[in-house]
Amino acid sequence: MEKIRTAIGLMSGTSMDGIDVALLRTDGADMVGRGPARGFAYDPAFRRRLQAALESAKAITRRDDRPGDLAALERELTLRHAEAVSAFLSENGLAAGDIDVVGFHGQTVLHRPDQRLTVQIGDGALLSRQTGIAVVYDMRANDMAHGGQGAPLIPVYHAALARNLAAVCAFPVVFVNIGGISNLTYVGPDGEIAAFDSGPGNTLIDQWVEVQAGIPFDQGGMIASEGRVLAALAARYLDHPFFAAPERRSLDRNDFSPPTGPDASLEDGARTLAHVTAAAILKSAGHLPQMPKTYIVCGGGRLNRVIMGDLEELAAAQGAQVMPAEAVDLNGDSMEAEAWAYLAVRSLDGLPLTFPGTTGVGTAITGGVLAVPD
Ligand SMILES: Nc1ncnc2c1ncn2[C@@H]1O[C@H](COP(=O)(O)OP(=O)(O)OP(=O)(O)O)[C@@H](O)[C@H]1O
Ligand SMILES: CC(=O)N[C@H]1[C@@H]2OC[C@@H](O2)[C@@H](O)[C@@H]1O[C@H](C)C(=O)O
Repeated sequence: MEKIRTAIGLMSGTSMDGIDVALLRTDGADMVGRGPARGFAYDPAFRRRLQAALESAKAITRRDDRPGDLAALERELTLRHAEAVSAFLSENGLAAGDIDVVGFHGQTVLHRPDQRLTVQIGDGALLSRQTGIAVVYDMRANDMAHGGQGAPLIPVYHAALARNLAAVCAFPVVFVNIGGISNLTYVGPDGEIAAFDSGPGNTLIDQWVEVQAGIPFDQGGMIASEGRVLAALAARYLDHPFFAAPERRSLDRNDFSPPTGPDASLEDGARTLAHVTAAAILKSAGHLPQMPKTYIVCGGGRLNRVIMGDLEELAAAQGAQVMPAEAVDLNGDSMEAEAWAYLAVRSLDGLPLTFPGTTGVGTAITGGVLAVPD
């Protein structure tokens, strides 16, 4: 039996809206005890710096290049993560010595699987020094070095959660993460896993409402609920070769561009992009081994009622049910952070993080780099 550890996971996702922190007690295998979780939002100025960093990152040709502001930003991002850990520990009456390991995702600034290049800024050694806790970071690189897509990494955690769901939902089950980009993890009745990125999540909607109305996201889908789906605009996204390609590939935030002003009114644009998010999930689900019976939705997109309404309607047409993670007693906001805690524990034990069915890597493989405090 593997050792049970207490781990903290830290996720700064492609939406660049903040740091999710979650505590987990786990053996990195079947035992998963979920603890407290919390999000620490970035202020608008820091979010803008992260957005700008995606432009500077386009000049990266080697993983350790840090053009422009990127080196300074990496340091600041890391220090913000250290502050989040410190606040999280004190809010929960914990000390650094209570935590065995931190799983640190960092911030993806460039992801080009076709060029075998994936860059997450985040200094694991600095985070370990600042927190006084061992840190496992850079968990995507080894997968990509061995021929994988470098993403998604969350499926092994979804599979562990699914082992407790047999009594409460019909299999095959699919976990849908609607973050900046969306991704799916299929768990078959026999435990088989298949996973891949499924299309744009909230990024296009966020970019659209930011440019058109100066707001960071469409809360609850309120703007979208006032609009109508523009079929030609939706088709422009849903006819993208990504959906029909025989091979699944992981996505960069910039793989899909938002519409421009003349394409739609604020409301119709938001409505159409919400539909695109839902329809992309169903389209990509067509590449799964079997059509799912249950979709469990996590990530910020589950809070957009228009995305959820379209998803429910499209899934119902195929005999499947859609439910937010909370309906099965999971936490849709902290699941990725929990996964990074779980992955860190697996990394310490040399267990695989990725599999041929999740990232397309040739053989199940571990990953991550360990930094220990001085
Ligand atoms: N109340 C809400 N109503 C509608 N949308 C919301 C709400 N709260 C969050 N979101 C959307 O969810 C996004 C954040 O989702 P999440 O934190 O799951 O993404 P992420 O982890 O950054 O991305 P990824 O999973 O791609 O790495 C926000 O940018 C916003 O678009
Ligand atoms: C390169 C990168 O950061 N990819 C993210 C992104 O956000 C969602 C989707 O695209 C997924 O592939 C991945 O994150 C999740 C958490 C993962 O690796 O499982």
